[in-house]
Amino acid sequence: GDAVAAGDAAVPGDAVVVRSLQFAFPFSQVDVIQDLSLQLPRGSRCLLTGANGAGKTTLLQVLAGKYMVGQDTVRILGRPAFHDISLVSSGELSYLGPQWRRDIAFAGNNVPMQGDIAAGKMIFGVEGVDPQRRDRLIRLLDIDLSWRLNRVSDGQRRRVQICMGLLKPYQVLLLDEITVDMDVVGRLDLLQFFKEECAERGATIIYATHIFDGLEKWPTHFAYLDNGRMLRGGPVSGIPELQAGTKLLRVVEGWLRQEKEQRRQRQKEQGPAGGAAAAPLRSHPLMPSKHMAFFR
Ligand SMILES: Nc1ncnc2c1ncn2[C@@H]1O[C@H](COP(=O)(O)OP(=O)(O)OP(=O)(O)O)[C@@H](O)[C@H]1O
Repeated sequence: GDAVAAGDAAVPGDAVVVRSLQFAFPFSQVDVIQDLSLQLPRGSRCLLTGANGAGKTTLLQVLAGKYMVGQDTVRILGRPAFHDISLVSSGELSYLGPQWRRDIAFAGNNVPMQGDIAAGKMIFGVEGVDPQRRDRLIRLLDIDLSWRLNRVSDGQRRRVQICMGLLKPYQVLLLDEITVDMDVVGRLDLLQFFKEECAERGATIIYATHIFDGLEKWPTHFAYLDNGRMLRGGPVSGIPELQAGTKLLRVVEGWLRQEKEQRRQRQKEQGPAGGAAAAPLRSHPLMPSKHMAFFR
């Protein structure tokens, strides 16, 4: 199906289905994600945006199965993200972000990522990889196999990390702003590669970013978060501002400014303490909640 809406319209073959997700960090009373639903068919590319602190990283980590949520709340490839450990261990579900190192270890690669190790030794140390895919990634990311990870630039180290993370042909890929320290050509080539992965293999990608350069025609879907809620989401074709040919950056800037202004208004109405009270508290703060999270 190509609809995105929520819950009940979910098609069994959808790659990502989130039904009314409510999420608080363990031992916290504040819901960081509120009543969030999302549905992505296979082959879609979803751009995840929103202000700092809106909940993008949290959402990606929940989707990556790092926190326990209800079995039916978050489904990846039809399976519960937290409970089905094989999603990650098989490489079908892959998360690349600031804490990628631990995740690569999870995927069974078991190769240290720091220190005086040649890039080639690390990349070729991953078993069960299609040599053609590996060569393609090394070329795409312009990696010199003799690089020593403790003696390269941030962007070069990042490229090796991304290569490691993409070696196995994932079905669902969660990207948490991984292109910040890449140069323009490297970033655009990588985005194009992701597009091909979706078109050729039916892979599904969610990409959280604040950088909209070169993303104009990239997303098929959109998820815009504000304060833990998805204010705008769905197929790009259903978002009028994006159809009018306006630059992506301008569209998102408009949304962000609008939300910022509304937040300011709310705070003015609620007085000086309003900011702290603005986030909804649980009704029974001392009782274990059905949303109580456990984490990996
Ligand atoms: N480990 C944690 N424990 C408690 N609260 C947290 C934790 N991590 C993040 N938060 C809170 O959750 C909210 C969402 O944070 P998150 O990192 O998901 O936002 P984001 O949209 O990714 O922001 P950014 O654009 O800055 O990366 C924030 O209010 C943040 O303070």
